[in-house]
Amino acid sequence: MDKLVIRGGTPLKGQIPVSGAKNAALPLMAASLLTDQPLTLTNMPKLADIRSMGALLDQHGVKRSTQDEAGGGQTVDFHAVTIESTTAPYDLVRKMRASVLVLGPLLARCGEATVSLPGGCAIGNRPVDLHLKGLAELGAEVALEGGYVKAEVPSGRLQGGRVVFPMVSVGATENLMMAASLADSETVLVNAAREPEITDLAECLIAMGAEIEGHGTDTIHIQGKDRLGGAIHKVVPDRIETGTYAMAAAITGGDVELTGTTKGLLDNVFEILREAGVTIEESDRSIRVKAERGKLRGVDVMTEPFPGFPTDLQAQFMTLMCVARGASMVTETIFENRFMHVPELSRMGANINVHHASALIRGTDRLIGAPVMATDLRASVSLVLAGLAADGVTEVNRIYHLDRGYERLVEKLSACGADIQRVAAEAGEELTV
Ligand SMILES: CC(=O)N[C@H]1[C@@H](OP(=O)(O)OP(=O)(O)OC[C@H]2O[C@@H](n3ccc(=O)[nH]c3=O)[C@H](O)[C@@H]2O)O[C@H](CO)[C@@H](O)[C@@H]1O
Ligand SMILES: C=C(OP(=O)(O)O)C(=O)O
Repeated sequence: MDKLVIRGGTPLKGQIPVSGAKNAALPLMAASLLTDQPLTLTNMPKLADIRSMGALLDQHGVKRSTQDEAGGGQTVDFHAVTIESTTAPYDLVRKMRASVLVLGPLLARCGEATVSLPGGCAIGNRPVDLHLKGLAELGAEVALEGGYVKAEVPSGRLQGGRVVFPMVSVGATENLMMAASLADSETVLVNAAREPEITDLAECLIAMGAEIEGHGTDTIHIQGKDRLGGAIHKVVPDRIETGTYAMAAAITGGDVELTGTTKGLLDNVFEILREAGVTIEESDRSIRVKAERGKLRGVDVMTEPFPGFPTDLQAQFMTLMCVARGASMVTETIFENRFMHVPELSRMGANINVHHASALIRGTDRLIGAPVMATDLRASVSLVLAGLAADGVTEVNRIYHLDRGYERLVEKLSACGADIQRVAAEAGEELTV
């Protein structure tokens, strides 16, 4: 298994291009199942999760062709002329939870779908009950058999309805929005998620001929259509990658310009970073992030659905707080097990106490390099940030998690002066830390 070897202490300086958002690209790919016309997605990130979703769509019968783009991303054409299989098998679904997003589109287009339950994952239990309940409210009959969701529409077509989500779910909002786009009559989603990735999906569906209003607010109205057509759509920039590199610049006392990203995606996060002593200048072209080592201040944060502080930046922010002056409290409200970076950060000299859903961090002057291991995507990148700031050498193991969500991570950080290398397991074994 590959690992990253980081010699910390160098302030990051330079430009980092931000890729298209994984969490927007995955539902957009699932939307290709809604039409027999081609859907072209540009600014697609090159990531393991995108390949996993591609493999799932392949077996549903979606034809794909890919061209590289100048900036490093890719343009992918998806064409689902006929749906060859309405089953999403366990072997493909278990690799990535977002696979469950094929359920709504398959059911809406074919009147039936059999999708493996994704199972729990490192950050929490993550049930899909809200997806299933919402689809049932649109007329689907849903049963669980042998680890699979078996759903069908007895009348042949989903009926519009009013779906009130008891809690905010990004994935359930996306599944329902796609399904409702082909339903008979109007659907209203109440207490819907407001994430920019929802807005991006809604805009793509509208370009495909869907009638949607209210996306970006907590009430979305969808007027179902008999059919949707093709479209060309550019994937929104990755706000989590943007925030991650902003914090990488801050923790190293660097000065980095983030390009290819958009103003306004991270208002809440930037407000908190400014409070912590980070300088952020947003222009129409780019976002510049500067900080001075030793000048960061502790700030409390609680994760919340958008526009609140994103859970996907919680681990990175906690790492930043490890080297801030004073204490800070980080509270995780979205996932029940998203503090797995804590013991690893502690191995690097961080002072963190966890009590239920809150972590109390007392800032220290410096972190010290160590071999570390993480069990999910954002925990892994938080350890990379710690390694960039630490004295000495940090080895980050199990980096396949990073390949799920960070395109060309080593290349992007190295271009800003970071001493970071990806080492194949055998070669790495002789490195001593
Ligand atoms: C591919 C993708 O976009 N992933 C993101 C998406 O995940 P995902 O769409 O899975 O996250 P949700 O917004 O659905 O989950 C939010 C909370 O609701 C719970 N829940 C969700 C659905 C359900 O049917 N029942 C239920 O109880 C979850 O366990 C969790 O506690 O949003 C999360 C919250 O911003 C992010 O961390 C993930 O990076
Ligand atoms: C939790 C994440 O992704 P997923 O929902 O695909 O597991 C993430 O992107 O941080």
